[in-house]
Amino acid sequence: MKIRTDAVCKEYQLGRSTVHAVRNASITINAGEFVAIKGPSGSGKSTLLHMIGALDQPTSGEIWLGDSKLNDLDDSRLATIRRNEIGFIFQSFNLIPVLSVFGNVELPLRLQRVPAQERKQRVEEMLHAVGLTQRALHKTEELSGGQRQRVAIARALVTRPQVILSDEPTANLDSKTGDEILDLMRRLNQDHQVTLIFATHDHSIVERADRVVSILDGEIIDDRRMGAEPKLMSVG
Ligand SMILES: Nc1ncnc2c1ncn2[C@@H]1O[C@H](COP(=O)(O)OP(=O)(O)OP(=O)(O)O)[C@@H](O)[C@H]1O
Repeated sequence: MKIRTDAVCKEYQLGRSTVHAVRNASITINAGEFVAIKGPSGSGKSTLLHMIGALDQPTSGEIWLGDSKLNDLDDSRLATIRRNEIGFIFQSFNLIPVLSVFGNVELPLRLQRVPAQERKQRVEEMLHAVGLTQRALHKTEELSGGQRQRVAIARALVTRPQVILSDEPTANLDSKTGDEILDLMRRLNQDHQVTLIFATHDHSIVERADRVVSILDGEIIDDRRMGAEPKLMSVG
């Protein structure tokens, strides 16, 4: 699913002063791209990500997810898009402590009213993909940070979303676990053409991304595709 923001601005009113969290951001992200949004703390990464994910509305400008212009949709339609098209992974994981690992990953499928037998099969498949089959019946509070993050990834992917949005997915992980998680997400991105959009400070993410969008003081200051430089033609 193609994502497009057109001259998006987000302003917050703090007393008498206006915070320009995002200024005039125009960006097009193609299906299957892995994009890192990079910038210092307070530069507007999370705000931009939240607007793309239909969690927040821009003050001005347009946001398109595929053929849907988010500005025009009511709350219930936005909720449907969040539930069906987008997987969110946040640094605090947002897992439900009273549920088991299985129960956490199953929850979005329950919300989509997927029948029990299919739920079981899809959850087991996802737990296998993230290497947590042995932990299915554990409570999430019994898991390490890296394992919790893998539960959050499994929960985000089990609905087979077209887009995964993540705010600092590796922030609470040691570098080895962070790298493993990134390799896993990269594989899922390549195998299933899931679009990945990560807000991050992490060099490991920036190195792996297809494209790095740099943001400073709410403004996109650089947008570059990574990978092989175009070959110079040898003449003569
Ligand atoms: N709800 C809000 N009310 C007022 N100001 C806000 C609000 N949310 C964000 N801001 C401000 O908007 C700016 C951008 O914040 P944002 O969280 O998007 O930055 P960020 O790049 O994600 O930072 P970090 O890397 O620290 O998470 C900051 O100046 C922040 O203080």
